[in-house]
Amino acid sequence: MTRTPVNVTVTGAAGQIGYALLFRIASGHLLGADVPVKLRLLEIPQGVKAAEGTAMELDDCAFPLLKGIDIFDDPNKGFEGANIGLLVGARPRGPGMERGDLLAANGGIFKPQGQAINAHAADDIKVLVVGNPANTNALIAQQSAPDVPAERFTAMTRLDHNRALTQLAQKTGASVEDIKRLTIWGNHSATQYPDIFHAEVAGKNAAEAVNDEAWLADTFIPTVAKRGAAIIDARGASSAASAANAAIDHVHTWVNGTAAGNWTSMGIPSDGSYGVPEGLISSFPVTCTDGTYEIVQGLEINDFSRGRIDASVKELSEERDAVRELGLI
Ligand SMILES: NC(=O)c1ccc[n+]([C@@H]2O[C@H](COP(=O)([O-])OP(=O)(O)OC[C@H]3O[C@@H](n4cnc5c(N)ncnc54)[C@H](O)[C@@H]3O)[C@@H](O)[C@H]2O)c1
Ligand SMILES: O=C(O)C[C@H](O)C(=O)O
Repeated sequence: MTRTPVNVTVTGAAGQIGYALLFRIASGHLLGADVPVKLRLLEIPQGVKAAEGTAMELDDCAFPLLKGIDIFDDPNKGFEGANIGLLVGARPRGPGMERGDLLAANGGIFKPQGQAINAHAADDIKVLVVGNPANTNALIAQQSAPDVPAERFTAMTRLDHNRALTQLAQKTGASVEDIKRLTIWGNHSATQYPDIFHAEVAGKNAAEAVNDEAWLADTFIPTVAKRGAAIIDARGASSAASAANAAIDHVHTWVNGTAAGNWTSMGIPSDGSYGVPEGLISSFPVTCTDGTYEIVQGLEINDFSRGRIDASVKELSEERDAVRELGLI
C-alpha cells in the first residue's frame, strides 16, 4: 500500500540547524524508514535563496522517501496541511540585547507562526520548538493557536538529555545505551536540572554508581547546563548538528514511542505535576506511546533536586510574565 506523505514544515530552513536537519528528515530518520515525507521550508525573504540551494542539494540526494519540497516566506502557506512543525528559526540574541528584547523579537516570530498553525495545519499537527528561548517561544506559539490541543506544542530539551547521557556514560565508563531514566527538568537554559537520582547505569542506581555529590553539583550539572555556551565558545557558532540530531530524536520518540522501562525528556505544558505551575512549558520525564506522551508520575524528589527544579521553574514563570506584559500571550 502506498502511504500518504507526511508534511513536515521546517522554519529557519536555511540556517545551520536546518542544513543539518533536512537531509536526515528526508532520509527517514525523523519518522521511520518506511514513511514518505514532503518538506515545507519556511524562511524569511532574505533566507529563501539559500533555502532554494539546500532544496537543490536535497534533490541531488535522490532520497526515495522525499516526495516534494516547497519553499515559503509566508507562515500561512508554510504551515498549510503540516502534520509536523519544526520551529527552528528564531532571532538570536544580539550585542546589548536584554532578555526582554529577545522575548519581544521572538514574539514577533512565534505569535504569527502559532496563528498560522491554528488556521492552516493538519488536525494531527505536532510542534517542536527548537528556536530559543525554546520553552517560552513554544508557549507563545501555543497560546496563539487556541484550536490546537495545547499538548501538541513542545520544546526541545532532548539535546540536554543527550548531553547528560554522554557525561554520565563517560564518568561511569558505561555506554550510553546502558543508561536509562535520566531526566532534564525545567527550562532549556543554564537553570535546567539534569537529574540522575532516578537514572540507572547498567541496572544500578546512577547516583549510587557515581557516589560523588561534588562531581554532580560542581561538574555534571554545570557541564550539561552550560554546554551550549561551551560549544559557541569552541566552535564560534552554536551547536547545529547535535541540535538537529536531538530534534530528530525528540520527534522520532514522540511518534514511535519510548522503549519499555525507559523514558525521555521533553519540554511540555505542565499539568501541575511535581509542583510545576499548570501551563508552563517545562521539561519533564515522559514516556511516549502511539504518538502521545505522559509525564512519569510518582518519582520521589529529594531536597537537592527540589531546589534546582524550583529555580528553573521560577525562571520559566518570569519568562511567562514577561511575554504576558508584552501582550504576546
Ligand atoms: N533547544 C535547543 O536545544 C537548541 C539548540 C541549539 C540551538 N537552538 C536555537 O535554534 C535556533 C536556530 O539556530 P541556528 O543555528 O540554525 O540559527 P541560524 O541563525 O543559523 O538560522 C536561523 C534561520 O532562521 C531564519 N529565520 C529567522 N526568522 C524566521 C522566521 N520568522 N521564519 C522563518 N525563518 C526564520 C533565518 O533566516 C535563518 O536562516 C536559535 O534560536 C538557537 O539558539 C536551540
Ligand atoms: O544557542 C544557544 O544559546 C545554545 C543552544 O541552545 C544549545 O543548547 O546549544
